[in-house]
Amino acid sequence: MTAVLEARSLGKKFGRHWALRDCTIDIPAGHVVGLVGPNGAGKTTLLKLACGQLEPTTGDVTVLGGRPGSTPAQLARVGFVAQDTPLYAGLTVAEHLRLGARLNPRWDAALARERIAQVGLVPTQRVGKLSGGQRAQLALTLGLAKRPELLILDEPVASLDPLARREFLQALMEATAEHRLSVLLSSHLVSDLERVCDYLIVLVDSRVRIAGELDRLLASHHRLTGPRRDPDRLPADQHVVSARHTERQSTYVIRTDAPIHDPAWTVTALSLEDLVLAHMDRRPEQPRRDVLEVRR
Ligand SMILES: Nc1ncnc2c1ncn2[C@@H]1O[C@H](COP(=O)(O)OP(=O)(O)OP(=O)(O)O)[C@@H](O)[C@H]1O
Repeated sequence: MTAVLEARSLGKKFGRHWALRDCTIDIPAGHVVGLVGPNGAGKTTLLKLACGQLEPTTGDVTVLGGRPGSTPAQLARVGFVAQDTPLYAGLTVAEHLRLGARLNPRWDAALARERIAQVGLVPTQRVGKLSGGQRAQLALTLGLAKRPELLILDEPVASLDPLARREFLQALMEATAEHRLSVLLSSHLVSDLERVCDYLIVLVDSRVRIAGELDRLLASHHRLTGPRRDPDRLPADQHVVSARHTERQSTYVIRTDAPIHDPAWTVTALSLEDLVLAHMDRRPEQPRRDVLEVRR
């Protein structure tokens, strides 16, 4: 399957500060990709590089086989809903839909109309008078009705109420199944991501910490709990993601593809939230391997 996004040593510097660095990823088509990480980790920067709103400082990025934003055809294939949902305050909801129809060759007018009615937006209402959540709903409708091959969403559901969030995520999943849409979305709401994502990218301190199919990542991460043990005494193929010790007990989150035979450990599976939090822990690395230690 072709990649929707390929980044090679991609980096972006603002002044002297790297917002994103050494980012090398291949995202296969047909996935709903969750992009997570702490505030300021570089998520928006990566999304803006992917849709051509920013130029890389280093490396390159290819989206659907082309340079982001390079041609009208390329622009038509990628939808982007920015975090601040930029819309025209003086235009009505209906005028936004007409604009969408004029600007987008693959525009799905029926989908746009139906969705507007479904989320309770009034076509004659001026956008400047909508609530933050209603504006987000309109922006998301414009993104879906464009019928892109890749839809990039920067924190799309943050301002939606819980029911609207669930409804939107459901619509996203249906669109991916029916229209071969790929989705790349950033969110801090890990429980929402758990519902829709099948591919995960964790960014920490401007770098990709992990990226891959969610099932595989969950299958290769484990929590080990048992008598206190230093990381030096773990097998070399168990990569420590995070560690927590009390006087008598150690709890590790490790990544390994090998079976864990040591009877001293109680081994448990991780939820998506556990996995994300273990990788987001930014405490200084320990000398041996990739240890992030939390002492109590
Ligand atoms: N236009 C800009 N000029 C200068 N610095 C910027 C600019 N845009 C982003 N940055 C910096 O780059 C870093 C990454 O920002 P980015 O917006 O990509 O983070 P993020 O992961 O999306 O954060 P959040 O979760 O808070 O939205 C931050 O330190 C930010 O201050």
